[in-house]
Amino acid sequence: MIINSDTKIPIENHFRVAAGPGAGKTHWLVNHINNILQTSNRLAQTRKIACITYTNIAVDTILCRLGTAANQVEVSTIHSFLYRHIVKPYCFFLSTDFELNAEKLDGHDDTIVSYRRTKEWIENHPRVSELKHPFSLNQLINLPNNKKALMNWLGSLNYEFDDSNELKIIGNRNKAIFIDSEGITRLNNKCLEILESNLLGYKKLYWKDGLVDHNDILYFSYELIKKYPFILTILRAKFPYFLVDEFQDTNPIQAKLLNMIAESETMVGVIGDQAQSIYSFQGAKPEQFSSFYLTNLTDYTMIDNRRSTNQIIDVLNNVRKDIQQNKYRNVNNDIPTIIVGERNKAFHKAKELSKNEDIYSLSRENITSNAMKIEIEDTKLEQGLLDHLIDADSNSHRCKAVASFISAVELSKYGKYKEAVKKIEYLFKVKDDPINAKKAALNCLCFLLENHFTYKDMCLMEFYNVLKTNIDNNLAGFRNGRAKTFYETYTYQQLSLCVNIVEDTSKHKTIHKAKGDEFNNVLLVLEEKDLDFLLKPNLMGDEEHRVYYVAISRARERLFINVPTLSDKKVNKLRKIFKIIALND
Ligand SMILES: Nc1ncnc2c1ncn2[C@@H]1O[C@H](COP(=O)(O)OP(=O)(O)OP(=O)(O)O)[C@@H](O)[C@H]1O
Repeated sequence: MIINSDTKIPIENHFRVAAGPGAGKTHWLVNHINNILQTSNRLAQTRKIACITYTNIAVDTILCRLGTAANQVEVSTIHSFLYRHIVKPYCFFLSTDFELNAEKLDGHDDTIVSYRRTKEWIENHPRVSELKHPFSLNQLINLPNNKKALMNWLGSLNYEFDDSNELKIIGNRNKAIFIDSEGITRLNNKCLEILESNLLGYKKLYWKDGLVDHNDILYFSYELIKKYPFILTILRAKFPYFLVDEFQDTNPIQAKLLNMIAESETMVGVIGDQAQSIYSFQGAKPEQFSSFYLTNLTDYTMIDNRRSTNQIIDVLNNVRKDIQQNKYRNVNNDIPTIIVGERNKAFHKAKELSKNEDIYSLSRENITSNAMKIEIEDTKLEQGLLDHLIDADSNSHRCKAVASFISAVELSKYGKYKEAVKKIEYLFKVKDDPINAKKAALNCLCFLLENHFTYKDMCLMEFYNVLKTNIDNNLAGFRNGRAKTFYETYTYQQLSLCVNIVEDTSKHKTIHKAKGDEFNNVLLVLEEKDLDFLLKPNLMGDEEHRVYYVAISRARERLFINVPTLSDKKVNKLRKIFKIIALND
């Protein structure tokens, strides 16, 4: 059934709302929550609406739009929701089977791979004696390249359903690899097959210290509900309505949990757009949205685009074949423009063409969005330098400390103080005294920010000297060799550009961080080859095309795309719907 963003639908039915970008899905979701609040007789002080969305920024947007009505709604990301309502209250059930230390459990974090635990795991692996040359026990834990390939593989661990619907821990064998200038090291299948037989043992080494990552939260929630169905009963009693925005990026475990919740009492509603599925690296599959099934589920579709100008919607409709969006605003503005030339010049050109209004730049990679923030040129960019630092410096304490301090300084420059302190507090750990560690970390951060001018344009060795002289004189010194060369070759700034600014609210961000947002004027920064998403669009089959589609659909008034070069052949094809400006002309 076709609806628009003001349509009211029955609240006591499961539903799925599918719509393209700017259709008003989030707007409709807020209306639907208000509709439930006004008409439901199944809510009470302790019974709330659960509203799950993808990022903390999206949580804040919905809370803000709900205003005072937010009291009866629990708006949250899925991981925070499951942690609060399943894992934290019932984690003591996990201590026997999973050896989780419930007392030490304090939230969830990104996946970490610790060498100490990796070594302990392999040394005590039940099949350790089967590990043979070139990946024997000693070769695995002592040869630097093997060690790195192993840790890369362990960083890829995830949970997947097997054929009998049991969740299994799986590592991505393609990640069991380390590449440097001397060649490629790849762990062979025999070695991986042996190690894979006890991945649970590896995970337990973290859990016994209360260390849990985002994927573990989904896994624990599923296992707890399966083993203790009363948890589901309590969840349904607390949340008679369960709504999920951006469902196209949902992990399969989350979809399964929703299926279980929907079996009785709770009404489940999912909202999303298959063509905006851009998180396959976190386990999301675009077809999951259309194949999600619940008994008595009603399907709704929205076909308006309420965000963009007619000219931008023409471009969107040209890329997309399954939905042709209606031009709801019916506003004409500038024709979308491709600016050919250097990125920073393109930004200024876009600003000029937008009569000096704000321009939001969207980039595929972190490093490009960071470079846009300080208008630095491409020649100074080198991807992955923080990882290369770890590879080049065999003193693991020194390189980790330096990398953590760089991340902390950069995060605090963008107001992310909490995340910044988290990056470095481990360096100040005093036994069982987290408050003092935080205080010490904060003091250091203040010092580094105050003295930023002394090292920001210098080589990394200067930054190291600042740390050693003022913060940690136990940092090891250098002998001649690879590490010293690295610290003397690269600058602080080059490494700082590789820091991932979480939940970036600046005007220059990655496309993934702009998901769900909208801006009047957008400049999408691409390479020439990326224009295939306009020339030979394949939204359903190619995630990169979906990523760029998400990017261009963020624009309300003006859309600019920057590429460094553009062939005459492409110019001729793109001229039909774009204006093309070459900066060198
Ligand atoms: N009924 C409405 N009345 C007024 N404004 C609306 C209405 N519906 C949507 N809008 C506006 O249209 C724009 C797009 O809406 P919204 O962000 O909800 O779309 P969406 O479908 O969630 O987009 P996307 O999937 O691209 O993130 C927003 O500026 C929103 O405020």
